[in-house]
Amino acid sequence: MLIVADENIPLLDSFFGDIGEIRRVTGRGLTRSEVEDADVLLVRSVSRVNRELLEGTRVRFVGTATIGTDHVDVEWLKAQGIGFSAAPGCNAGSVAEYVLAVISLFADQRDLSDWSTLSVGIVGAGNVGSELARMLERLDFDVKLCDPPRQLAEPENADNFVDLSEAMSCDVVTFHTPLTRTGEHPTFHMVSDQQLAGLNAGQLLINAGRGEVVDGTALKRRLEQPNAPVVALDVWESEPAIDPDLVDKVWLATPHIAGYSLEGKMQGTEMVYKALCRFLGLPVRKKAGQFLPEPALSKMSFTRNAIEDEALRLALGACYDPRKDDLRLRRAMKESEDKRAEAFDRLRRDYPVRRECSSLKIQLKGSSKSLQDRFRAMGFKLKI
Ligand SMILES: NC(=O)C1=CN([C@@H]2O[C@H](COP(=O)(O)OP(=O)(O)OC[C@H]3O[C@@H](n4cnc5c(N)ncnc54)[C@H](O)[C@@H]3O)[C@@H](O)[C@H]2O)C=CC1
Ligand SMILES: O=C(O)C(=O)[C@H](O)COP(=O)(O)O
Repeated sequence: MLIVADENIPLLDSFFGDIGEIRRVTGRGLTRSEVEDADVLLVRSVSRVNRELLEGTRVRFVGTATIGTDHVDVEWLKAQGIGFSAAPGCNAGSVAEYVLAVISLFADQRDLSDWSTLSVGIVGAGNVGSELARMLERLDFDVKLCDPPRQLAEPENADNFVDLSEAMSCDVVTFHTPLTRTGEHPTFHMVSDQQLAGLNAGQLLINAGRGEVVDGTALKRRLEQPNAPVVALDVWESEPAIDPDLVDKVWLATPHIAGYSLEGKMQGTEMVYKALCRFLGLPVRKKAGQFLPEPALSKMSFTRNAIEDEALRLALGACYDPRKDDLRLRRAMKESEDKRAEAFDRLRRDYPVRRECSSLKIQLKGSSKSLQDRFRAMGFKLKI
């Protein structure tokens, strides 16, 4: 069996080595000739998987080691009887930690000693949005959820949701929707001139869903006007050829890596491996956990003199500091125009190992129950 796989999927040999022969390919710009003789195709978000790529090939199963599926023509695969699986929720924890880290930096910028005084509107309350809401609520933030499809599907919970304008009136509004262009609630350019006009300089706008959810041209216009919001973008229109002027104008610019914790990426591979085993009728013998290496930083210790909010945010910052990714992207944007897209992809391909809060053991001496709960809410392991 031939498995054609994106070289950026971690642990290909460990998970798939005994299922078939693996041929590694560059995901971006994947061609028909590269997949023609494959039985299984494993991709990430940068490969367009559709009729043009697969018609007439041997491919019987497609797996994407990502949450998003907008790069795959799922309906066409279904109509052809080709098996398909994504990795729903695989890196939800990673994206939630990215958002927390961005909020923490925003609180620093505002000189807020208590970050939980910020209200947070979450647009898209699926795996990522719900995970983020769970963390924020346990950290005592006031959270508002906007998710019209869920609101309609769950009338019994309708009161738990707000509309887009209410979510966008929060101190922080963060987007976690899929990219959709049709249906009742399309997300393509759902943030455009009108929504941006309502934001002010005291607010933070985050997009960690898909770039096209925010109209980049409208955002650039808004950022040139007075009283503009603070903006953190992880995702961009037209990746990898993103707009360097927009990078220049936003506060935090990262190269679509919110979901790039090692845990998140490995879980993505594991989920696709399990789906392939089910498809082929093979037993599932491997788990991501067995391949997770020891983290570089394994312990942090706080004494009874630690200031609670500072301790939490210090530990979070030790696991992930988005400013490093921001710096790398800004440097990449300085390359000549014909090299920028390549540089964007290089940052993603060569992304340094980033571990989630769950990899860090926190020792707390003489701490309050509420501090312990808040560390746990962020996924840290505690030693008391
Ligand atoms: N920046 C990054 O590295 C990553 C980005 N993503 C993106 O985040 C998206 C969300 O991920 P999950 O939460 O796991 O997906 P999910 O499918 O579990 O949840 C998406 C939610 O968005 C809601 N939604 C759809 N249209 C909406 C609209 N017009 N307004 C408000 N809500 C709407 C859906 O009802 C659903 O509850 C993915 O589709 C992917 O595009 C995912 C992982 C990493
Ligand atoms: O899971 C998703 O959806 C994502 O956005 C991924 O984190 C994107 O990673 P790549 O597939 O582009 O490596």
